[in-house]
Amino acid sequence: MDTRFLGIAELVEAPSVAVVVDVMRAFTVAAWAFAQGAEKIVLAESLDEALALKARHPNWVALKDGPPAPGFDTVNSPGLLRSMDLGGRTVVQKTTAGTVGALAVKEAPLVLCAGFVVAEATARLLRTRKSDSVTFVVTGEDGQADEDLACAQYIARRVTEAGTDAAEFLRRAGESRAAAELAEGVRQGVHPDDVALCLEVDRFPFAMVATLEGSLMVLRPLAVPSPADEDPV
Ligand SMILES: O=C(O)[C@H](CS(=O)(=O)O)OP(=O)(O)O
Ligand SMILES: [Mg+2]
Repeated sequence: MDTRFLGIAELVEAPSVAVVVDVMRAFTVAAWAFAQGAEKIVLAESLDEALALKARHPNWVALKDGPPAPGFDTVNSPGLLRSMDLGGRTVVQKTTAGTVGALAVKEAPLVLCAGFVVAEATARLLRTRKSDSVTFVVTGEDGQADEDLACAQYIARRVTEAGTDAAEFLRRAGESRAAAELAEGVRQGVHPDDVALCLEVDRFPFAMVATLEGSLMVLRPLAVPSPADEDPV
């Protein structure tokens, strides 16, 4: 498999397969939203679009990064989201890095959004699709965020080497600037468990696929059965 690791600004054309990585915290949050029952997540282009969607659909759950803000229901924190019942709800998410990265590759035929919590399911989906060429979008810090790069490299390795040890990749993510900022209270809208929740490998058994539905980019979970789950032939 031919792999490229690019920051958002380095994307010049739509890749055939894009894996958009935001460990801290957009796609850890997205995975928790699905675990809490959300049906789908609309990735908003801007705060104004998120608020307009919320105004049009008052039962949708609007979520942004940073501090709580008028019009939004919650913030971009897995620790806060895990106690919410999102059964059947649509979430609208707007963050600084993750949602921007996904929207930057919206023309790609296959867009997966990922963090450590869905690493194996994401790798398995890439394996199943026999993808020759995969572009990993490292969303944080102009492509330099080590938590995102480490996760992207881990998923890429795991596509071909199922037994890859996560320890070194998790160490890098745990020592990243984002982890420090979350732990030190530099970032806002944070729960004390956020960093630990972002570093849980394979917490969830689904991958997350983003597709254009009309004018909106919509993220949905996709169960990816492991070979052990499949019926013997
Ligand atoms: O919520 C986050 O952790 C970040 C916000 S920022 O980078 O600290 O401004 O957003 P994300 O898009 O999830 O990286
Ligand atoms: Mg991030």
